[in-house]
Amino acid sequence: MDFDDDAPPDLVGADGTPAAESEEKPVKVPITIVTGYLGAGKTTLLNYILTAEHGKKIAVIMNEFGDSLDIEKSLTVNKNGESVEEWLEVGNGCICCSVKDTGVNAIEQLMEKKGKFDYILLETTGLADPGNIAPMFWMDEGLGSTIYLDGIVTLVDAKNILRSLDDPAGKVQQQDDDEGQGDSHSHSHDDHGPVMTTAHVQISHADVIIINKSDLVTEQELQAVKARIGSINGLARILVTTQSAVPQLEGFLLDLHAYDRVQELDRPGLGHSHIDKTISTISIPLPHLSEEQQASLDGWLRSVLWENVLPGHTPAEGSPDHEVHRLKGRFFTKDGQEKLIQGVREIFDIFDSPSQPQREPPAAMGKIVLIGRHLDDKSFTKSLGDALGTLDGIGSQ
Ligand SMILES: Nc1nc2c(ncn2[C@@H]2O[C@H](COP(=O)(O)OP(=O)(O)OP(=O)(O)O)[C@@H](O)[C@H]2O)c(=O)[nH]1
Repeated sequence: MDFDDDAPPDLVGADGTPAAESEEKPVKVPITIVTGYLGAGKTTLLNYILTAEHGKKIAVIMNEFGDSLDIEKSLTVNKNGESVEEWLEVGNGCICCSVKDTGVNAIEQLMEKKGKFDYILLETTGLADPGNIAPMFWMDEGLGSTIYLDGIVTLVDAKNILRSLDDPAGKVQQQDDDEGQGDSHSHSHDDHGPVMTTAHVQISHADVIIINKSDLVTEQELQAVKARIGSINGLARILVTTQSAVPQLEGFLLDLHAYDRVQELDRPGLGHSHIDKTISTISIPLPHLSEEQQASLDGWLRSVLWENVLPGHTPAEGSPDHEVHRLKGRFFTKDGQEKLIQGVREIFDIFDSPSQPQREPPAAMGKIVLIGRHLDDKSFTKSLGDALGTLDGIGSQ
């Protein structure tokens, strides 16, 4: 079976040129990054999707051939339970580590040849840091990509995750400063404080966390796993499974809209748990903002994310830099418009919410939530309050 016949008219023009060059604007294809420690159940999950009857044309890119130096990547397209293997030319390196354009281009070229997919699932290796991969798919409208990042799903093994989080052997490798400079694809993790493992960064960047292998733990152990994960990442949706059997694909693997919606900000108690000593979630309330204050918020985020400087805060001698992995926010302007904030690592965007409020929203609904390392709620709240000139009106939530 080949999918050539399915090529939609909006992706390839009548003369064979890509739609970007023809008049019609192509519909963007969502990509979900599936990550998880070795043996957590990623292959089980992807095989489950490849054999399920869902009527969707889903491309699954698996990392079965190792980390790097693959010049082609296996991609299996499934439709109505029938699978076809394709090859992705990703140049000199794995799709996860290759330069930004290579991975995206390889997928786009395949879709030009084979027709558009409904969804793409990209499995990363067990040791991958999703924060290095997400920015290459979270692209500007202006760049004209036909793919958009729908979200990151992390699988954890209920039996072993607590051990993995505490295991110094799983520590994220620090990169040379020179290597990281000016390149959003790499990021240097500092070496201070409690160990930050690959399990931590896979959890901190996740939009959905699947706690798999629940058959291997007691209810009490499961609660301890949930509490620890929730303290690292207070925003992610948590799901418990055995054999990676998610109850439905939508909302758990597909149609996540993790980068264009922020409904999880309304979850009670967000950012209150600090069980994990390495990474935490903090929540800072935002009042209704004037134009000037919106510019100040933008400047504050640039300083915090780009320069690693918390404005107005003098760090104690020898104290480590903060590190933000993921952020989401929402605020209302003084004239009643709703704005959303999204960020991953040093990239962020402030944009109009697709759903505008009908009535004056309560000020308490405005907040910004950050997930990362060495984030101290009090100093962050004070710094932002100072930057916005609302110190009296901004308190810890
Ligand atoms: N007991 C139990 N075993 C499971 C469950 N889910 C998967 N397994 C088994 O765990 C093993 C690892 O599962 P995989 O799906 O290969 O895990 P993976 O994340 O792809 O692992 P890597 O390829 O090493 O990264 C396999 O033998 C699965 O059959 C589960 O819920 N319970």
